Parts: sequence; structure tokens; C-alpha cells
Amino acid sequence: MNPLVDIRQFDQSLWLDFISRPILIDGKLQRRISDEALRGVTSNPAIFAKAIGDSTDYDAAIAALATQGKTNDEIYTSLAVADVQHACDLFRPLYDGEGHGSDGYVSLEVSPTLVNDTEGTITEGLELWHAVNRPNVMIKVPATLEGLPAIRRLIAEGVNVNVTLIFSVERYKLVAEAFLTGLEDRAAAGKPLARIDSVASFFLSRIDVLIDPLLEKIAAEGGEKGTLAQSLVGEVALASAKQAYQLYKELFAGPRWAALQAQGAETQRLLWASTGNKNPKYDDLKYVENLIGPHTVNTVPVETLDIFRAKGQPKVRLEDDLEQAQEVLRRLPELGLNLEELTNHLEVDGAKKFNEPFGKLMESIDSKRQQALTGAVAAATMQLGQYQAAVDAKIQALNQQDFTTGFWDKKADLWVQDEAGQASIRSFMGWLRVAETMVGRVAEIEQFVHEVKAAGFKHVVVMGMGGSTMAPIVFKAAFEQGVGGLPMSVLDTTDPGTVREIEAAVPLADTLFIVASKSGTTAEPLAFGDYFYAKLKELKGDKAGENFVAITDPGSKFVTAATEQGYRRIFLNFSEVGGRFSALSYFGLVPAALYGLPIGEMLARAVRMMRACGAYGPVAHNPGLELGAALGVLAEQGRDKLTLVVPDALADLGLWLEQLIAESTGKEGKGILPVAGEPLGDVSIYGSDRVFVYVGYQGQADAANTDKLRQLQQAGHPVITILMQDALDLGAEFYRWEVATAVASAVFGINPFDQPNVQAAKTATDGLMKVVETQGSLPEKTQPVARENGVDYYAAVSGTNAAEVLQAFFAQTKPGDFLCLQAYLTESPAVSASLQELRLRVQQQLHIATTSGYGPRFLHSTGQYHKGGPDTGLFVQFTDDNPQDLALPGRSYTFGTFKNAQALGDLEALQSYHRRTLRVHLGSNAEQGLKTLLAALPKLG
Ligand SMILES: O=P(O)(O)OC[C@H]1O[C@](O)(CO)[C@@H](O)[C@@H]1O
Ligand SMILES: O=C[C@H](O)[C@H](O)COP(=O)(O)O
Repeated sequence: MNPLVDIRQFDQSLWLDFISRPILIDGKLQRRISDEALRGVTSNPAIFAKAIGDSTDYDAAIAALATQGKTNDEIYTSLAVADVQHACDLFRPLYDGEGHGSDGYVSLEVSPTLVNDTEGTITEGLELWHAVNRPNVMIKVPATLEGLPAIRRLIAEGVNVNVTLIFSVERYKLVAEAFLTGLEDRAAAGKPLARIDSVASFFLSRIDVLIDPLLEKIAAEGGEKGTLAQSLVGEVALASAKQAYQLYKELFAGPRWAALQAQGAETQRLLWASTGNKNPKYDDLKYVENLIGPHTVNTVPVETLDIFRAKGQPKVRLEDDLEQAQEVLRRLPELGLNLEELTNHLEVDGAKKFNEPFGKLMESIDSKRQQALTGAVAAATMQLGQYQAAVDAKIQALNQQDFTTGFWDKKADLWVQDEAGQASIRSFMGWLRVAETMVGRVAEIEQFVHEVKAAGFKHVVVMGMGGSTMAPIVFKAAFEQGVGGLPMSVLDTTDPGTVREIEAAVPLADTLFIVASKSGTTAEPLAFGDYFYAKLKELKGDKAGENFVAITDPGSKFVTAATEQGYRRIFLNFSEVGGRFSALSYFGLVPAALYGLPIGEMLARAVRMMRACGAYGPVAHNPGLELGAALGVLAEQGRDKLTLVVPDALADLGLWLEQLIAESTGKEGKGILPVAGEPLGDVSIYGSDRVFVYVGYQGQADAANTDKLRQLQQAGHPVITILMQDALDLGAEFYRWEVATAVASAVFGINPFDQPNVQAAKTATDGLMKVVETQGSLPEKTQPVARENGVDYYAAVSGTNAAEVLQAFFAQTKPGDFLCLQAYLTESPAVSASLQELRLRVQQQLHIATTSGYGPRFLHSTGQYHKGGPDTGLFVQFTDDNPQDLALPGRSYTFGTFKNAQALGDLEALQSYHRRTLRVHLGSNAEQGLKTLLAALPKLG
């Protein structure tokens, strides 16, 4: 038995007189709707003042909006509208359902400053109606004399209206009249009347709060009047309500109403407001239990609702003792109390009660806004030596050309001149403002996180390739798991050993799997999804889908598949945001929020960087443009190896930057090669093809790196330093680097948003997989040139043993070349250490840049540069026997075969571009095989 539910049998609807972002996010409001028959929500300026002004819940959003240049009013409206929209969406099933009974509404009030302004109320009422853009919002308009014509007009416009601040039966009559006339105006204009709902909010406790002390004073004076006054104490509000209800019954009967009703009109129900008891002498449920009657609403504060749940006695009482109620109102004048005058006072006071907290709220928003505007983005120090003049000239030229304005206007001719290229560029510029859009989606994502935790999930696995998983990889390394977050793993390889490791490490039944693929067609994430879905099916049968979430573009085939498989949630990203530019969209933010990171703050920092980059008006220095111009000019002058130096915790930032820069710029034989994970060595080992970029933290000494960088700079190498305040600045840095990459691409005259040469490897892999499907295995096309100690060497160079082949392969090196290690192996500290050693030896002996990546991850990242960039790479591919291979459910091949096909396909692609390649097959033990190779490696150079 729950009184909150039982009250429904008396046709009274309970609404909640409160709203705040936390109750929207943490599932509390949803639970009240689903479990406790809550049927609507009302807000008012004082409620928002409490929710926004007295908490830090909205601070990140305020900062982001302030940075966008919004005024205090705009910030308030944006926050309130977002909450009301969110609540409307929670009530939407009720509103749309058969038993809606004119419920499912959320009310939003016009500014309390408009209480005596008819035109202002109409304008703002319509603005809010359009801004919320939900059929189940009610716009709250005060029942002042100036409010009445606004009510009529808004109703005629088809806006649902909650008339607030009604304190007397007389005024209620005028309110109902405004409603009826509004409907008649609408009918006369030939517009439909159905589903235009309105409530008349009659304020109760405030009446007693005003009148009781007056009555008590008279009572204290004694005599007959005193006795009468004593008998009326605490009775006036309820008596007014009862009389109003009788009037309601009269007004919504008879021919006038029948004519409107025939056209589908609904009555304007009475809503009991101000029903939280304010007098400790009274029962807490005084304004709830006594006002239960058919076709009425009571909007109840949280505390009162909880008391009613605990001990409420629902029963129709609204028409009890009607005569006595009349008597109460009739006899007041005998005591010299003029109810009309008194309630006028309540009206003035009511406006004040909303205006004062609203004013304080605006002051608090103002100070938070000012504070946000003082925040600066991390400065980039550029020590460019002999290149400084050329870079400055480029920046000046870009500024003269007003590049920043053109950039924000999406002028594609800043990059390429052909029409098809320009159209493609324009269609991928959604990332420019995606952070702004996501500011408005933070609450939705946080609500999802609560839902996931409430459902008992203990772990998250994000599965995808390239841009769909890079940001989560960075977050996991740069941040500790956040308070209230879930442990997170990322799967971005078809390597069976890694798949097994992840499977063994997570509690399968309690793990949420996120399949992230923009296109929804990338082979790897679909395979990961199939694999773990089959595992979950074994555990949970038809409920397997509960453990799966998709992030993909609208309309992708994957949307259909995920829907059919009953995925818990499908987040639709934005087709105009490309994979490597998607860190600040659902792809980065959903995993970040599940991991417990404050995504609102991260977005606020990103928006701050947007502002610095000219998103909201001209800027003297655009940090993204300046970095991009420097990188572009330096690359054109031969400094095309962007050597990233970072403290340990930021090591994985290199993976993200590698994809962004290499996949965007590495085409048409041009590009910037990101070199990540190469420890800094002696000045003497570096060629004149390097630019060093240090990304670290302010105030955190990193002497080993900074000393070496100083020496490099003194030796004439360009050095760029960016110092973040903390890891949350990654939001800003993602944005800075995205702009810089786009600008550097403009310097090269290329389209940064396509990846034409990635396809070559995919096509070759697809061809090989067809062979696997028909013949059962991959074709073995070539023989090794050398085979030694269980390790096979495949190359175009000749040699009779490992050392000779390695010698001959590396003998092809020219200054300005780079070594690229491609490891299609299970990632492990031992494998990584051997790869590092190989890099180090080559770097020290041949003085070339070295890169290293695990396959197939890099195929969706630096793979573009390998084939599309300049022909300066020496590629060493490592494969093994996949000793721990795994079958792929419903397919004729294993993860291992799939990975082998990817390796072989890419090798074919590299060779078709005449790249210098060496494939080393390490046999059954990759760790041992790498050591064997290192032992065989002769002195180079
Ligand atoms: O998100 P999707 O469509 O699965 O693509 C994954 C990755 O593959 C690429 O398209 C390259 O193959 C990347 O640009 C992208 O980030
Ligand atoms: O919608 C109505 C108002 O929000 C509310 O009931 C005001 O109540 P109060 O008198 O407790 O402020």
C-alpha cells in the first residue's frame, strides 16, 4: 500500500513542486514516476534559485555558457530549459500514454520581473515554449491583472499554461475566464483545441500564513469577535480552495463550456499549490489530505510528498463541510478582514518571494560567469630559432587573409580548390562546435551512468578502432578512475591474446560493453561485439543486449543490428564529426563519464579553448592557428617529425595525437609524422628533420626531459612547450590540436578530413578474407629470405642469415627517413621493451626517427601516413603464430586469421606504394622471437 499510488483512485494527480539537475540525473525523479505514480512537475524561480544558486551542480555548465559569451539571463534560461526538457522527456511516456488524464507536464515560469508586464509575459512565454520545444511543457504565468490578457493570448496560441499565484476565488474566476476566452479565440481562428492543457494554481499555505496571525490577534482580544476569530484560525485557505472547486464545477458546465468541449477542449483543472505546511502547529499533510477531489492536481514539495507516502490517508474530502467553508469566508468581514485586500497583498508579496531569490540567483550566476571569463588557456611557448621568422610571416599572412573568420565560416577553399574536396571538407566540420552541443548533453550522459551503476554493472569495456577508442585510452592513462566511476578497459585489437586477457579480467555478466564505431561498418568492432555478445548470450540468454551499448552515426547499419540485438542504449553521434575529431563527442564522453570523470568541466575547458581560437569573435592570438601554422611551416622546411615528449601519465596522449596528425596530414606525399614514445637522447643523434613538442603540467618538474629539451633548443632544434593546469585541460588540448591539425593541413593545401590510403589496406585485407572463406586459410605467397632460430625474415633485400638481411634492410636508410615498427602481437611489457630497444639501437646508430605501433590499431591511425605520406619510411612488421587463437562465433575464421589477414593486407598495400618493408615472423613465442632478432641485429650504419 502506497498512498501516493492509492490517491489515483480518487482522480487526483500529484505533481512534484521541485526540480534540480541531480534528481534528473540520479534516477530519483524517474523512480517517482515509475514507482509512485508521480504525474507532473512544477518549478518556479525560487526553486531554480535553490537548485542552481545554492549548489555547484551547474557550475561547469555556467562556465561553458559564460565562455560562449552568454549573458546572465541567457545562462539561466539555458540551464532551466535544459532541466525542463530533461524532465519533460521523463514524463513523455505518461503524456503520450492512454491514461494521461491531462498529466505528464513540467512547468517553467516566465521571469518574475515580468509580473506586471503583459507584452513581456507574452513574448517570453512564447520564447520559452519554443525553446523547450516539448508538447508537455506548461508555461507558468502569474494571475496578476496584467497576466490575465497574457494567459488568454498564450492559450489562443496553443501554449499550455499553468496560471500561478492565485490567492482568491475572485481572481480564480478571472483566470478561468481568460482561459475560456483564449480557447474561444483559438476556436474562432479555426485552430484545434485538443491537448491544450492548463491548470490554475491556487496557493494555499501562504493564505493561512498571512491571515492566521491577524485572527490570532483578534482572538487574543477576547469577546465575541475573539471567539469567532479563534474558530477561523487555519480555516481560510481550505475554505477558499473548496469554494474555488465549486466554482470550477460551475464554470466547466453549461452551454458555453459544452461548445468548447465539443471541439476537444479539456477543462482548466485546479492545481493546489503552496501545499507545504509552514505552521508547525498544523498537520504536515493539511494541504494535501483535505484537498483530494476528482480532476484536481496537487503540486507537493519533496518533504511533504515523503510524509504523505509514509502516513497519508487518501480519501475524497474536497467537498466535505462545504457550508462551513462558505461560512468561514462569509464571516471574515465581521472581523474587519477584507480577504480581497489581503490577497492582493499576497500577490505583491508573492512576486517578491520569487523576485528576491531570483535576483540572488542572477548575482550568483554573474559572479560564476565573471570567474569563467578570467580563465586562460594553457600557453604554448614556441622556441623556433631560425624558423621563427618564417612561422611569424605565415601567421601574419593567415591573419591578413582573416583565416580565423573563414575557418569558423567553414570556408573549404582555405584547404583545397576542387569542388568535390570542398564539399567533403564542409561535411566534416561538425567538430568545430560539437563541444558546445555536448555541454547540453552532459546531464543525459550522467543520467545514463547512474542507470548503469544502478543496474549493478561493475566494469566497462570500450571496443572500437581509431578515433572511436583513442580518447578513452588517453583518459584511462591520464586520470585515476573517478569517484563513483567504473573500472574501464579498452579493446582495439583483433589479437586473440589480448581479447582473452580482457575476457579473463572482467566480470562478464556485470560488464557493460560499448561497441563504438562511427561508420558502423568497421570489421574489428563488429567482430568484438559479436564475440562478447555470444558470450553474454550463454550467460543471460535473450537478455544479453542489456550489457551492450552502441555509439555510432545516425542511419548506420549498426543501428539496426544493435536494435535487433536489444542493446541497452544506442548513442547517436553526429555524421559531420569525423572519427579522429570525435574525442569531445559521445565517443570520448560516454566512456569518460562511466570512468567517473567530470565531463562537464572538461567540456567547459574545451569551450574556453574554442573561445581562444575565435569561436565567439575576433581574437588577437588564435592558439590553434599559431600552433598549426608553426607545424605546417616547419614540416615544409623539412622539420616534419613531430617528436612528442610527455611525462609518463600522458604517454597515451601520443596515440591520440598520432592518429589526429598522421591520418589528417599524411597524404598526397606530404604530412607530419608524429613520433611518440621515443625517449629523449643525446643531441647528437637527432637529424634536422625534428620538431620537439613537450606537453606536460604546470608546476610539475620534469627535469630529465626539460634539461634535454633546453639542450636541443640550444642546438637549433625548434621546441614547443604546452603546460596544462591539470588533466582536465585535455578537453582544451584536444581542441587546440584539432584546430592546429586543420591549420597545418591548410598550409599543405590538403583535405584534413579524409583518409584515402587507409582503404588500400582494407581492400587487400577484404580480398584475403574472401580467400580464407573459400579456401579455409590465408594464401602463403612468399618464402622467407632467411630463417634463423625459429624466426623468419621476409624482405625484398637478400641475405643468407638474419644479420645479413637486417644489415641489407637498414642499409637502405637515408637521412630524413624513419623506422616504423608494426607489431601484430599481444601487447605486453616484455614485447614493448624489446620494441623500444630496437628503436633505440636504430635511432642511436642510424640517427633516424623511430615509431612503433601495435597492429591492427595503427592501421586506423598512422597507417594513412605510412601509405599516403612521403616515401621516407622503413617498415618492419612483426607477426607470430597466434598461440592463443580464438574462434569467432558464426564465422569460418578465427581472430588470429583475421589479424594475419590485416597484417598481410597492409604489407601488400605498403608494397603497392613501393615502401621498404621487412616482415619478421616470430614463431610461437613473440617475446623470445624479438630477443632472437635483437641478438642477431648487427651494428648498423
Ligand atoms: O569509427 P569507425 O567508423 O569504426 O572507424 C574507426 C577508425 O577507422 C578509420 O576510419 C580508419 O580506418 C579512422 O579514421 C576511424 O577513427
Ligand atoms: O507551483 C507552485 C509553486 O511552485 C509553489 O507551490 C509555491 O509554494 P510556496 O508557497 O511553498 O513557495
